[in-house]
Amino acid sequence: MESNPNKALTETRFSDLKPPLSEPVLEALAEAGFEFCTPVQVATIPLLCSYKDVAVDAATGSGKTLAFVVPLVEILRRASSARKPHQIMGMIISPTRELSAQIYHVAQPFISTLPDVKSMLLVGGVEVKADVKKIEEEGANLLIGTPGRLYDIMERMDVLDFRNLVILVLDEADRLLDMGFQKQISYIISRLPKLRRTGLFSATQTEAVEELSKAGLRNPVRIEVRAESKSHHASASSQQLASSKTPLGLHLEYLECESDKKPSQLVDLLIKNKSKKIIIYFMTCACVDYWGVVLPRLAVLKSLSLIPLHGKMKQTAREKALASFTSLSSGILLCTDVAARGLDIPGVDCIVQYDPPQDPNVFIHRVGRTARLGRQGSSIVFLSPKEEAYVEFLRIRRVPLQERKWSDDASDVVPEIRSAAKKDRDVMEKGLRAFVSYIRAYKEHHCSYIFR
Ligand SMILES: Nc1ncnc2c1ncn2[C@@H]1O[C@H](COP(=O)(O)OP(=O)(O)OP(=O)(O)O)[C@@H](O)[C@H]1O
Repeated sequence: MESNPNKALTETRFSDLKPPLSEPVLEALAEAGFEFCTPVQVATIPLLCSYKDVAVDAATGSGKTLAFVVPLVEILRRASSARKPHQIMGMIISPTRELSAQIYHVAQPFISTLPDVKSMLLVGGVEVKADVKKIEEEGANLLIGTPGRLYDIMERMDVLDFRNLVILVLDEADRLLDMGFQKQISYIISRLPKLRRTGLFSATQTEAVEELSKAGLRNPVRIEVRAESKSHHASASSQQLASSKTPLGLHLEYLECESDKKPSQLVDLLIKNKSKKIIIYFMTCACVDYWGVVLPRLAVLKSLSLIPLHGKMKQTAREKALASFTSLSSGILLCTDVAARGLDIPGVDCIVQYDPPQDPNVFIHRVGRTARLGRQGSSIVFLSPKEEAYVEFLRIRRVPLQERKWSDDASDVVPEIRSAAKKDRDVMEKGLRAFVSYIRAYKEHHCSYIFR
């Protein structure tokens, strides 16, 4: 039998799984080019399909989405009787609009194998009344969305019947909680039947997730799949704890850098990586706006595509930004943590963290936008000398950071950055706003950036 060359995959085919997957699902998998399972899929799909609750902790880019979409579709297929238009059979909750939309699209080919199941994407940024009208007119059996909008819809629409719901999936569970959605999640769970399957997925576990898993899951099987150091064979009981919190193909670096030197080091890095596809994370929306104006003004970066994305942009602009960046083979996304989680953007080579995140879990999710499913990628975080403890902190959490050499060429671009930033009032104001929002963020988090 021919074995697969991709180290991120196991030797187990989807068609080998027990209990067996249905023909239409196997066909949809084959059509999409998925033949071998990833370790998290081998571990999770049979359990959910055998009606076990699961709490899954697996590295970024390890294929968690299919690990819940496939069993969800199988469970819906087996759930009895003709569906009524407003009978909700399943729900998938994720923290951001972009991630919910991505899950919705990944799920479509599988859901369409269930002719009588209507799925609906429910996220903020569009009029809630429009969603209500659409559900009233078209009906819905599977809801995929963000907690705020799902909560809103559940409160407004008595017509929705949750009594027959068979499966609930909580994706990026820790983020759902630390974005302050606890109330909405509790409300949603309280409206669902207790006799259901629940899957809780994340690349990072926290105490709050533990609490949620106690409240929302029944005797869950815990699945922890980490990047392995030697063998890529994952056994069927692949609940192994292996070496790294981050994917194997990911090279992690930090650059020690005073704040006033960060702009020139950033520009130097971009000049030297012009053909790459890069995501740069900033701490605030205002900073993204500022750099979104300044960087394109630099003659040295003229040929590059630079795309800003943050949560204060209009929803349509957010969607457009993500779609443009996705379609590029090289270019730069300037963003906040709105794009830190779950997004599966093809071909990202490098992650730059201009500002380190407060929360070490966010670090893992940000760098996880590259080196997905066995591919290579690199990442760099700028740290001030005062933030040295950050490195040790991450090492303890099995995230090995290497020091990167300082670039002396960077000083050449300083005058150009200065003049680009001083060119007109608009840019100066954006810069000022960015500065003020930095200070505010610092105060709000009482921070030094160093993890508490
Ligand atoms: N069995 C498979 N064979 C080939 N490719 C796969 C398989 N499973 C998933 N993939 C691909 O791997 C990529 C990563 O999958 P996915 O987005 O589900 O990762 P994830 O574990 O949810 O990551 P994150 O923690 O960042 O959300 C996707 O592009 C997906 O299409």
